Amino acid sequence: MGEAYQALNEQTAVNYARRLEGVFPEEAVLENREIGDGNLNLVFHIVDPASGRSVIIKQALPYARVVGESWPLTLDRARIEGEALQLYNQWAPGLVPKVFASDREQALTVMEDLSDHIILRKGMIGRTRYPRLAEDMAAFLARTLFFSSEYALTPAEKKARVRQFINPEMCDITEKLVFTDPYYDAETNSFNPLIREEVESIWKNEGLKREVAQLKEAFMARAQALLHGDLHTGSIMVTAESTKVIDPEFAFYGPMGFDVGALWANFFLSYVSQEGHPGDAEEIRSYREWIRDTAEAMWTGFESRFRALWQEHVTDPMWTAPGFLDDVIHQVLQDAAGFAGCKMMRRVIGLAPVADLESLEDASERAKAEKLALEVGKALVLRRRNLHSAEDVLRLVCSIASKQEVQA
Ligand SMILES: Nc1ncnc2c1ncn2[C@@H]1O[C@H](COP(=O)(O)OP(=O)(O)O)[C@@H](O)[C@H]1O
Ligand SMILES: CSC[C@H]1O[C@H](OP(=O)(O)O)[C@H](O)[C@@H]1O
Repeated sequence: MGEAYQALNEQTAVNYARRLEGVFPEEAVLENREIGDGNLNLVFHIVDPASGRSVIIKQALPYARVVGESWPLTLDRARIEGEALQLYNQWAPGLVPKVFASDREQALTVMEDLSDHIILRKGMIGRTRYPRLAEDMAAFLARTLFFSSEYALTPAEKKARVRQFINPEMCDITEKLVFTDPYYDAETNSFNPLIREEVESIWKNEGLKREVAQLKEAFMARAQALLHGDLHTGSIMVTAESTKVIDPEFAFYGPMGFDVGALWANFFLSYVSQEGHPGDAEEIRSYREWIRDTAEAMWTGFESRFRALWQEHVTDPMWTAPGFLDDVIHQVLQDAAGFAGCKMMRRVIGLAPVADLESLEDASERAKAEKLALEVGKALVLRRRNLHSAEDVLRLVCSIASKQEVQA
């Protein structure tokens, strides 16, 4: 039995790191900084300047960091995150940090230090282009979604994985914050007062709520593949040559389109926020074009890889029925559009905003971008059944964004 759980501090995290086998030389003088900037956990960056070795220790707190002890939260999320990262290392090697150790009692994972990378959201706010991003995320999505699904596993293996990743408390957060609270006057909501009229019109939009209810049901009931579950641009670290997905503590079995949609939503939130950030018209136009191309290439790369994996690995004769793969891909696309819409609206209306919008200091500039995000989000949910390709999705997003600017 290990020791009873204790939240680490900068000193005890160093003591812990020192006990890790084969990581640091015995005589190392370790330096440590807590660098967590997410909503939930502690993240310690531990370095031995003499040898240049370093690790990250990520530890779950028994509550949500952003709210405090009044919001208790399962420590099991650290097990989920560690086990998901281990599987991702098999299915998508090179696209996630390596895991050096997991400690169930202490609810922590010791992993590869990616401090030479930057959080993608920050890079995109600074209008940096990442040439590998679309291809790497296409590969990550195709491989993790395919290899965790019914199409690659035996029925017994698949059911065992579903059981392994039962994650009710983290799913409950998403069910509330993404699919419920933004659609009524919930206490957790927090939005710019300048967009109250638009938010109230969403609360009254019964047609929209019916569609969101369908997406919520798909999220809760369709255990299709192991999802990352929170694949926003704050969960991806990048350099020009490398892409790494971090933070899969929301992992569970759900509909494939949810991960694709999460990524799209965060690309589109960056897209609608561009006008509010400094830069001339040409800079804004050309960065938007890069976002558009990346979002589209990410889908086309995902689809072609997924089809290739299918051709190579699918054995169940029913999955090979002509047209069935097309049906699967079509549903992932339309689900992804709908989930992207929900994820855009939640970041404007609900708890846990995104820096792309929050960093717009001028409240009226921010309101302009937020209104745009709501319009795009609504359209993606309401019109998703008319979308049959990534080109359709991007045409819809970009046409709403440019129409609104002409009106503004
Ligand atoms: N492997 C890593 N290497 C370097 N920095 C990391 C690593 N994992 C996390 N971080 C840093 O810690 C921050 C919070 O990590 P994250 O996993 O997103 O925590 P949370 O679950 O609380 O959102 C990230 O934004 C990033 O700056
Ligand atoms: C109180 S949890 C809110 C929000 O935070 C999570 O993001 P992250 O772990 O990257 O900080 C997730 O998106 C939750 O919905």
